[in-house]
Amino acid sequence: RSAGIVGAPFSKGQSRGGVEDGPERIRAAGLQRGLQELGCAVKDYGNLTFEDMSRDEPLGLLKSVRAVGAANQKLSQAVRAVKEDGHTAVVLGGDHSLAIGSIHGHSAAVGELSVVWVDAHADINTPLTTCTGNIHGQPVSYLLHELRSKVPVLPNFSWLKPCVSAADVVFIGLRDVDPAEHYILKMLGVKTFSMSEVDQLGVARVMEETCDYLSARGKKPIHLSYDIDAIDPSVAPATGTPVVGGLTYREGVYITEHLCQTGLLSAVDLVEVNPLRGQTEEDVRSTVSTAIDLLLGCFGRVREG
Ligand SMILES: N[C@@]1(C(=O)O)CN(C[C@@H]2CCCCN2)C[C@@H]1CCC[B-](O)(O)O
Ligand SMILES: [Mn+2]
Ligand SMILES: [Mn+2]
Ligand SMILES: [Mn+2]
Repeated sequence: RSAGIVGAPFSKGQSRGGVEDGPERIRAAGLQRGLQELGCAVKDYGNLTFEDMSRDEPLGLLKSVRAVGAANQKLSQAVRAVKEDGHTAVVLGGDHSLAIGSIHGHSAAVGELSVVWVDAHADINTPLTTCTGNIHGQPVSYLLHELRSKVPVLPNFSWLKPCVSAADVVFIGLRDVDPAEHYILKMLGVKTFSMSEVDQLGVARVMEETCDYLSARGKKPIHLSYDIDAIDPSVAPATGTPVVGGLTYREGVYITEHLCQTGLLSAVDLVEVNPLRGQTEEDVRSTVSTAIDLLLGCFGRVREG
């Protein structure tokens, strides 16, 4: 295996400062060494730089549209290059709006792909259903063919074309879904495993059903988009929108171990680590350490040694 790391120190998809420090904190805690100890080759492409937008007035409710569009265009090109260099892409966030560019660039390189979205939230609001205007709550709607008519062309987004089919997406960890998002998920028949199903089925069965569901549609490369807020705040508190009742550390790692074993994992985002949202240094350490262990699980680390 080989990993191509891209840092996306981006925060304009939401309104809390600090998430732009995620990439550096994850690197500083030893991601590269951890991957190398697994026998994984690692190329670190560094952090993308995102220029400040002077005028980026809200568009209706939508905040920082131009900044989010420009950043994701850059990220798309970067992820495409990492894939064309033959690596499994590792995108370090930054807020979850960066999944727009990450998945778009991944698809530009590999064509059709499937998406496993691990998150407390569905992030599938459209520009018209969002209640907050934060684009980190909307990335999935920008990527789905079926929602093309619901996403207007926005400034700095003319480069973006939908590239994912709703039937190729699986959500795991949902526990804070807006009414409009719930409607969209039902209308499109998207496969979801909320925390209720995680409790009901257990994580092993959730992963079995996830992989059966995805492989029934052909063995497409898998894009894992992992929002650290999927993990319970008792374990990963340093994040922008924590929600109680999340995945245990063990469940979170099991998900990545299982996806690694498919051999189809082609890109992973690890987003929403926000050091400023920890109340203590231990809060930050625990959150960052969990993020690293999730990523190591993607590259073959198994707890049996
Ligand atoms: N759906 C949301 C949106 O802003 O659109 C609203 N929600 C916060 C809201 C607080 C009050 C109770 C209902 N939830 C956050 C979510 C986005 C999370 C983005 B992610 O990347 O962290 O997943
Ligand atoms: Mn998210
Ligand atoms: Mn979330
Ligand atoms: Mn968040």
